[in-house]
Amino acid sequence: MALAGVRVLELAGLAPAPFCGMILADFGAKVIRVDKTNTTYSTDTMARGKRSIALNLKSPEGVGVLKTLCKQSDVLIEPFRHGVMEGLGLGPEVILKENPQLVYARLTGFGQSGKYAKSAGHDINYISISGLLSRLGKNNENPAFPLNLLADFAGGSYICALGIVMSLFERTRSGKGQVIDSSMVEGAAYLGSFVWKSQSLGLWSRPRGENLLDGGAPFYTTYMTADGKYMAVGALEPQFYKELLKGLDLESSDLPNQMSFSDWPEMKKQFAEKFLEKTQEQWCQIFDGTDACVTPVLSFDNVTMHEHNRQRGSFLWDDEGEVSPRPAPLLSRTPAAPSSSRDPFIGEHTYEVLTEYGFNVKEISALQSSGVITCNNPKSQL
Ligand SMILES: CCCCCCCCCCCC[C@H](C)C(=O)SCCNC(=O)CCNC(=O)[C@H](O)C(C)(C)COP(=O)(O)OP(=O)(O)OC[C@H]1O[C@@H](n2cnc3c(N)ncnc32)[C@H](O)[C@@H]1OP(=O)(O)O
Repeated sequence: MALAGVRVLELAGLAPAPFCGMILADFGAKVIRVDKTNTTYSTDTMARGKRSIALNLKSPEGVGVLKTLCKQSDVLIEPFRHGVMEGLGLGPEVILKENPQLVYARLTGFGQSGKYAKSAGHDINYISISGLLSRLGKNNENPAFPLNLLADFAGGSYICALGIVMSLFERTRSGKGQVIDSSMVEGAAYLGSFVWKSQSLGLWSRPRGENLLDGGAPFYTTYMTADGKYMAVGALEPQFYKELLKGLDLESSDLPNQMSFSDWPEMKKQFAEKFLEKTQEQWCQIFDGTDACVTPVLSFDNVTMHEHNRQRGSFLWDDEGEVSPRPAPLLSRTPAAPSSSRDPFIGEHTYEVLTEYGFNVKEISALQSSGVITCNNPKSQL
């Protein structure tokens, strides 16, 4: 796998850092999640392929253990607000002095500086500060947010993973690690570069929800079908729009010009009435195999059964029967090979990992009896 041999320490956090760690693990990195000792239940639902050690970082010995692990690792991912790592004596100046080759990834909402650096927040706050939230949603309604996907995972996990991979690549030339200040506000804003840079084309000159790509256009939106399901329509280019009209059995001569903004609301009503005439399945029969850019809006219940997804094997099942998306992208020689085993229990691998990193039995039992680490026996949890 592409990241085979890369050793990653992921300090346990909420959603973004876990997904970042899971991406690295899916592509072959050895990821160790560092959990607190006083918790038994992990909220990390993206622990695929990771091992867990439970370590009390509030004790000097725990800090010492993490330093030892950092000395032998390639990447550290920390998900706390600015100042927490410094407070623990684990800031980048300290850690990189001991291992100058380490890639020290700081995955936060607001970044390491600025007015909000020490403030709590979540995805919705980060996309609001990025400006993106103001562009999402329907006209005359409050801004709508796409779950917690934009900042947490796209602008957070993915951008941070990219930073890590770029730093590892650069390290092959310089031999040096570096600090990654991965702010979800900036990650999300950066993802929005198209929106920023296409303003000159007039793509966003109308109020929210009235533009070409924000649900304003009748040929770039969703429609309900006769059976209460939905179709997604993305027929932007004139030749694809023509195919859409053909499938809907509408004549372009009976409709205003495709790009007549002022007529869009009326055209939408006409299209909506048409889509209500048939079921989702019937529309698929009409549009599949055409260039009309019309596809069914699939629910999680039927997405894995869709022919296209089945043909590509786009979803996978783990040993416990849980389904999830296959890691993307597909690499031709070194594709991801995600683990199909169950997620680790907190502290399940403490003993194994510490042994691997050079601690002897005596040292491990001393750490355990003083409460610096906990070693959980999985058998007792099954
Ligand atoms: C009913 C609700 C149930 C909830 C279940 C959860 C289910 C999952 C839901 C996922 C929702 C996802 C939502 C939408 C998101 O947007 S997640 C993104 C959140 N934001 C970030 O990750 C950005 C960076 N992080 C942060 O800003 C903050 O960590 C936070 C998210 C606001 C949380 O703040 P807070 O809990 O006060 O933590 P922090 O200030 O970061 O400090 C962490 C404290 O924990 C300590 N700690 C850490 N590891 C260890 C350890 N191994 N041993 C001992 N202590 C440990 C740190 O030392 C620090 O302690 P202290 O400085 O507070 O004393």
